[in-house]
Amino acid sequence: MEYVIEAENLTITYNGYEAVKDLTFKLKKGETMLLLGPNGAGKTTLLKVLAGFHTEYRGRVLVFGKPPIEVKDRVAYVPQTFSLNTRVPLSVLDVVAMGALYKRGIVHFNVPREVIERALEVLDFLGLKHIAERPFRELSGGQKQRVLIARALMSNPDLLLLDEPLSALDPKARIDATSALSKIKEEIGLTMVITTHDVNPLIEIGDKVMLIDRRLVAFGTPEEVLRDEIIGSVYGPASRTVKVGERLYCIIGDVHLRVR
Ligand SMILES: Nc1ncnc2c1ncn2[C@@H]1O[C@H](COP(=O)(O)OP(=O)(O)OP(=O)(O)O)[C@@H](O)[C@H]1O
Repeated sequence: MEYVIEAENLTITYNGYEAVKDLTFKLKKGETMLLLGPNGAGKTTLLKVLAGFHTEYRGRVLVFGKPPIEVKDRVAYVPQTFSLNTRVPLSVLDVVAMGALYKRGIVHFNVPREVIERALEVLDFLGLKHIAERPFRELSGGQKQRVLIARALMSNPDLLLLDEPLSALDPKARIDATSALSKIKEEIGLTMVITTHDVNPLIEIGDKVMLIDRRLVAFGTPEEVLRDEIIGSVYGPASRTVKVGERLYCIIGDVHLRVR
């Protein structure tokens, strides 16, 4: 069995402070894991370890059979917030092309032709080619998010990590972002870990759900994890899961407010 991620009793610390404890899980090639948990649960912290950015941990974590820091080139990370110097009017194409250049450690504006061609190909794949020349800063939040996903694909990653890709998006933009992720799953077969406060829009692409709250609460298929008693143990007794036809919905009384 080919596992992309194997974690065993993984405890992640910041200067000795245990941010999240005792995570044990495995993710197979091509699977999508939805990483769910309240504010401060440790979701971003786990993504940073998987991306090879944060190395202060105990226990075992392997990505493609190696410590994450050794396979950074095979992993792409879409952070929760992305800031651009807004005085520089970068086009969508520039932003996507930069995804490849940063990976190579080059930061300049003489973008090689093959990089431009690849960027156009990736934009086309996600249905964004028509906005290639538009200034990135003028896009809607939903368009920006899809452009950042396109940017992450530039390096042809084998593992894609996304930190709350749907937060701050309106329902229509959420559908567009989810469709983009679904296309990546179906057509590229990329393994993905996606953090979210709201599992509902993503549930159809989630092969596995992991619920954490500074420790592992549950890991398994959506049906195994999204149960009243499990959800209720973290989000309180008002939380529920309901099935409408074949589709599972998770009603969580947790209102996620973020001040950016
Ligand atoms: N750089 C850091 N130094 C020290 N502690 C940190 C650092 N980053 C995060 N933490 C702590 O680690 C814990 C987990 O934080 P993390 O950001 O991973 O949670 P999260 O589940 O992503 O939360 P949110 O949903 O609010 O984004 C929190 O207690 C947080 O204060």
